[in-house]
Amino acid sequence: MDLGAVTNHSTLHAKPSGLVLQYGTAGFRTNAEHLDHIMYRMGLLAVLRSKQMKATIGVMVTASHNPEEDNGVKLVDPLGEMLAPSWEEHATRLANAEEQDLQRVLVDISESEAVDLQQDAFVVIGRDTRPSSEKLSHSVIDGVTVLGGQFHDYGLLTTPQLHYMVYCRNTSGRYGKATIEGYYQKLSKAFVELTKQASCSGDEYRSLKVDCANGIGALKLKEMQHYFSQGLLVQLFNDGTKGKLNHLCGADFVKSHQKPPEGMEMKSNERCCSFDGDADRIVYYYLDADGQFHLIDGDKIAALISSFLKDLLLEIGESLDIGVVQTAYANGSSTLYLEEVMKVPVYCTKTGVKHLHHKAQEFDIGVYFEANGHGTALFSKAVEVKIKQLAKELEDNKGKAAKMLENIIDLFNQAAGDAISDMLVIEAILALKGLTVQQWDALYMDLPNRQLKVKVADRRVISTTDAERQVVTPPGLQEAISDLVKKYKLSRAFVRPSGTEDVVRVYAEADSQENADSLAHEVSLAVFQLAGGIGERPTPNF
Ligand SMILES: CC(=O)N[C@H]1[C@@H](OP(=O)(O)O)O[C@H](CO)[C@@H](O)[C@@H]1O
Ligand SMILES: [Mg+2]
Repeated sequence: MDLGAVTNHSTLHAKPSGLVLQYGTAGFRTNAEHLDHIMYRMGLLAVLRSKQMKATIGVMVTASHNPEEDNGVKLVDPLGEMLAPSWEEHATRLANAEEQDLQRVLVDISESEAVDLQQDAFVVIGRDTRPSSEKLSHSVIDGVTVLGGQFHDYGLLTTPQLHYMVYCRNTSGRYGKATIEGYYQKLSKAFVELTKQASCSGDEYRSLKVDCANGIGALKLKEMQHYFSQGLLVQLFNDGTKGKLNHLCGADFVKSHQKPPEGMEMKSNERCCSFDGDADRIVYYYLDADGQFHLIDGDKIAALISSFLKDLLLEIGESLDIGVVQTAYANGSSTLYLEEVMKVPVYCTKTGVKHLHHKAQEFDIGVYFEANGHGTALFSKAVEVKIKQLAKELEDNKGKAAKMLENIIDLFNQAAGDAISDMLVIEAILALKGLTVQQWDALYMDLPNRQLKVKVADRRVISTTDAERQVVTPPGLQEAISDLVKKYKLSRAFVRPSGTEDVVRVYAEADSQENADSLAHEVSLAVFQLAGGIGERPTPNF
């Protein structure tokens, strides 16, 4: 490995002076103009990680739901999961090293992680549709090749497709073929099999409107739709031909503004959904007969999926251990419904899919979703083998249920939350159960809630515990929040520093929208006063 070349080459990818970035909840993210050196360095780091793990590592160039001018990068570990936390620290250190220190930092990382430098390295790269992504992905490739790593550039991919490719490559193709056709075929085959079993295949279940956030999801759905068109017709909006990425559309916009995206023609009671900019999140919604908007978020998706899986297991006669994993942002009604009505255990982790994914791996079947629509279901290897066996052995209704489960397992992306895969799972379940979007929505009523952001001088002054539901520092803030919460009914509130934006996030829910709004505003003021707010004091106008 020629470390000298690293420094010579790094001058081509100069670090802007004074810029300090951190590997956050979803890698590095900032304005695309400041990211060239980060991409190069993440190429270098991916090679070290690949050598250490003796496996293929993924690098995805995307900034998901951020504005089009931003970009970002994250590394994908061998089984398609997010990068291990100790390597996130290496990533931050490498990203912020001065050019003359790069070699030393690389040597330090290699030594502390016992990286065998003689080992081969292989890195796969994917990128979203941002104008800056292509050039930035070439900088990643520069980093990979300067350390002698081999690579495959998949070009345009959704984030979960890159996770899938990494997983396939590191499981010798047992999970699926590591090609875009392999992905389309695996998912579509499972979906078409499932929908064939649906007795109600009326038109209502066959068509869906999809807002693609003007992002990569549109390209990939266009390529894929003929593979599954037997079971579902999709009508694409915000497909990137006119609008700007994530601008007034996409899953993040719909979830946070609780209103329909621009550019979508909605008729009452039609099922619609939105992807985010890199197609790893999905939310559903519809307009009722009075034209009122109803959002069906990640929590209700988790409820639909876990109730379907539970029913199938009951039919097959297998008692497997199902767990649902949420974050503090999960609506209180969803947690109550899952625990009290469905009788499934619910666990809360810190924000960020790596935490949810990790927890979900503890169960035979782990369903995890963030309220914003990022999630999937994980099945243990033993369960997968058992269900395949039962699908062959069992007959009649039990056999049918086992085959459904076998196909559902294939339909879920086991590496990461995936808008396309989740969309097909949801569509299959609705068709199989004969549920309309309104019936699905009626599983439970969301508690009114409000999310706000507060700007502070240094958001790191806020530290939390209990899966981010309680503040530890600064002193007095938790007491203030607890006192405010007591003023309202069915209320809950918490604050945490964001891992992707320079803000403190505030969440509140209560018995009415007015009360949720007031509580969120009062908590924002407490944060502003006790955690060093900057700029204007929060106002109650949202
Ligand atoms: C409240 C919220 O939606 N937070 C999002 C957001 O994280 P923050 O750490 O809250 O900025 O971006 C993450 C990455 O996309 C996503 O996993 C998470 O759910
Ligand atoms: Mg995303």
